[in-house]
Amino acid sequence: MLAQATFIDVPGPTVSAERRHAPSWAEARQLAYHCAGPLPPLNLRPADAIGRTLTANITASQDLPHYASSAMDGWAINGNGPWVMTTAGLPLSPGEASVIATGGLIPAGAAAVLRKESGVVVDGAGGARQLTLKPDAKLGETLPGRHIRPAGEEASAGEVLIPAGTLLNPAHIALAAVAGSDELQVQRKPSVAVVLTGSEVVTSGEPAPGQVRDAFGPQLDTVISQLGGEPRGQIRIGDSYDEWLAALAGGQAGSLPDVTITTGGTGKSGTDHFRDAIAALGGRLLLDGIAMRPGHPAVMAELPDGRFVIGLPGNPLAAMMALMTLGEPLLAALGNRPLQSAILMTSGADIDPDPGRTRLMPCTLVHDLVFPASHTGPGMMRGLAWADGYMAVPPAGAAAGTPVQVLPLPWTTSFSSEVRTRVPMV
Ligand SMILES: Nc1nc2c(c(=O)[nH]1)N[C@H]1C(S)=C(S)[C@@H](COP(=O)(O)OP(=O)(O)OC[C@H]3O[C@@H](n4cnc5c(N)ncnc54)[C@H](O)[C@@H]3O)O[C@H]1N2
Ligand code: MOO
Repeated sequence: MLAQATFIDVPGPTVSAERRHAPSWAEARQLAYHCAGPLPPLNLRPADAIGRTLTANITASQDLPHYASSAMDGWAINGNGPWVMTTAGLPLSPGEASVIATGGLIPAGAAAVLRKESGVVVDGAGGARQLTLKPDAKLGETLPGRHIRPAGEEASAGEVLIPAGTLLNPAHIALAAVAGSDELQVQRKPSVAVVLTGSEVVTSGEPAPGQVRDAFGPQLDTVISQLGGEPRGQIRIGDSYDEWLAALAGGQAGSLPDVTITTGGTGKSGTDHFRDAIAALGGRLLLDGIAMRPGHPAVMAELPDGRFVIGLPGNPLAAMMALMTLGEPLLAALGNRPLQSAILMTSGADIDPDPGRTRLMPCTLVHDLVFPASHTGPGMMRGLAWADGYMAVPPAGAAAGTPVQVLPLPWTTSFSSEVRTRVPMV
């Protein structure tokens, strides 16, 4: 038997301390977002920082490039020629030239670089070798600055190359490396461990009556990554209180995760131990139930050391909708990202009222209309598997042709970007 949904007071901008009923879906999202702040940044080697958000500006510590160099293979020259060839790299006096390769340091005194195809070296008087301009050389080949890449051409020392807040792509990383960065300060991603509960859950083969194949283990690490977390491993436990207590205490190998997600056991039967284990560990429930369907038994708690625990109901679709409602905002807050906005779209179907609760319905997009998907019972995955997003239908329902809030799924970002270009966000 499940607990009646209750609300446990948490400081937050949108939730009244007087409220005692289950928070609405919108309040639960706000609460999950505002109960946590950004994790501190960390320093990473450039290659490891791709896909992270930069938290400190990268500035050019010196001019970029930091020395004038040749843009061509040929000769560094001083004057209009002919030139007496001298040793490469040494300062050039008027009338002198020396061999230089592309990227080579322009020697002092050199005013230009003559391309290899524009000159010819011949033996001159007294054994000296002499460089002369070919008759077919292009005009202006010896003008000052020709084929020289000046220092500071790309950036001046002190210039901001990549501002804090940038989501780093591979080219940003190359730019940072070229500018001499050995470490980049980036936003830390929340680490997320998963505790899969239920002695009836099996992980391979066809389940016997009374058993269920695990719907969470195969997908959760990927979804956690898509939500901006770092998967920290999964453990499986049965239905005993001691197993729950040990799992939430975090006695497993490695450092403790920022967030633990449990599956199943949110009810109040003899095998549902979420609340008792949290209490035994000195934690507090931040939220106990949400006025939504499916997923209403979802629970969220904070342990004394600051770790968060999200309890997802065992029914697979209910769990995923609860993960979107609580996990997405919490991981966004810890990762210093904005809360995902819902999009207003036009409902293609009449959806009945369901007083007192928001319905989260996997939906499909047909032209500019959204329709509830089929096969979306709380225990089903079939509807979600083909959905473009999910609708948050208010308790009053939605008539066909009227606006309804829609959110993308973590794996349907193309849906969200396509839609965002066409309709206003709320
Ligand atoms: N008397 C009441 N019973 C129930 C209520 C209620 O209000 N009163 N609510 C129902 C709803 S809604 C949900 S959701 C579930 C929540 O139950 P739990 O979170 O305690 O989850 P379990 O009882 O452990 O499991 C429920 C269901 O999910 C299956 N399950 C569990 N883990 C997995 C997994 N890894 N992969 C696939 N399926 C899984 C489990 O076998 C059960 O069938 O409570 C209802 N009952
Ligand atoms: O809401 Mo349960 O969470 O419907 O399956």
